[in-house]
Amino acid sequence: MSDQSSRSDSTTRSSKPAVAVVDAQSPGNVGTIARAMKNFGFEELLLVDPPELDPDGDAYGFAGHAREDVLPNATEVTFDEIVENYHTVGCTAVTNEDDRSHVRFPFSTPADLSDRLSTVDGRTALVFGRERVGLTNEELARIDEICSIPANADYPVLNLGQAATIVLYEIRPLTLSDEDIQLPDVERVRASEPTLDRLYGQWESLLAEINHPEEKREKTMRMLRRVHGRADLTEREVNTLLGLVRRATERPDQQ
Ligand SMILES: C[S@@+](CC[C@H](N)C(=O)[O-])C[C@H]1O[C@@H](n2cnc3c(N)ncnc32)[C@H](O)[C@@H]1O
Repeated sequence: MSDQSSRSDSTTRSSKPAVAVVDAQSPGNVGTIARAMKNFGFEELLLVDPPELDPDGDAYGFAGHAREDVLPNATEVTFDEIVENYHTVGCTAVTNEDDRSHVRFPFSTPADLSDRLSTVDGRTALVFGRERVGLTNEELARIDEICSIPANADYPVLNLGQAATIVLYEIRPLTLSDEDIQLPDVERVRASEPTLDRLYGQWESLLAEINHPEEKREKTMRMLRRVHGRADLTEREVNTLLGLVRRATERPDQQ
């Protein structure tokens, strides 16, 4: 781990938001956050008063592949350096007891953050607090904006590592493109209309074959279309259903 003053030019680092963790007590939480950062494309980890990060301990144990880069490249900084050098987003639970003039107001949800942060000029840091007491009111008062994960009002306080994972997941559009994520293109495998029409035709044949009452057929067909429409079936699924309905339509002596 390096300290910020030893970096020759910290301003040339990635424009992706940095993640700052203030005075974490549990090395495992630091490792969990490093891992989530790698999962969602974040690189710059800033640690204020970090715990001992033993290469054989929980931080590296929990970090997964982030043990190769995010965690060893983490920078030790002071809280002052963060507020001086970054647009800061303080992540904190908001409780019913906080009145609206409290330092936790106004706040945005992680889902709202990514659009707005994309327009911020300069570097941004998401700031997470201590396991036991979070960020102090004095620290929150020095932070530019607040982000809170909506959760059960009876118990809105998440574990530090889990809170960071949720925030980073929600704002991943800032760090990952669709190409980076590389999920299969769902559009391409969705069943085509002609295939679905063949299935509907086969359902009509089955209704006739089982002598489903004429006056009910139109309504039954509409219901089947709705069910299939909501199911968002793939080409392969429709073809399998088509085969089954066709077999059911054929009389035993034709099979
Ligand atoms: C275990 S919590 C701290 C609990 C502390 N009693 C408090 O109320 O802040 C550790 C850190 O996780 C993050 N966190 C926990 N719940 C959160 C929530 N609902 N929204 C945003 N961040 C949260 C905050 O950064 C918090 O400082």
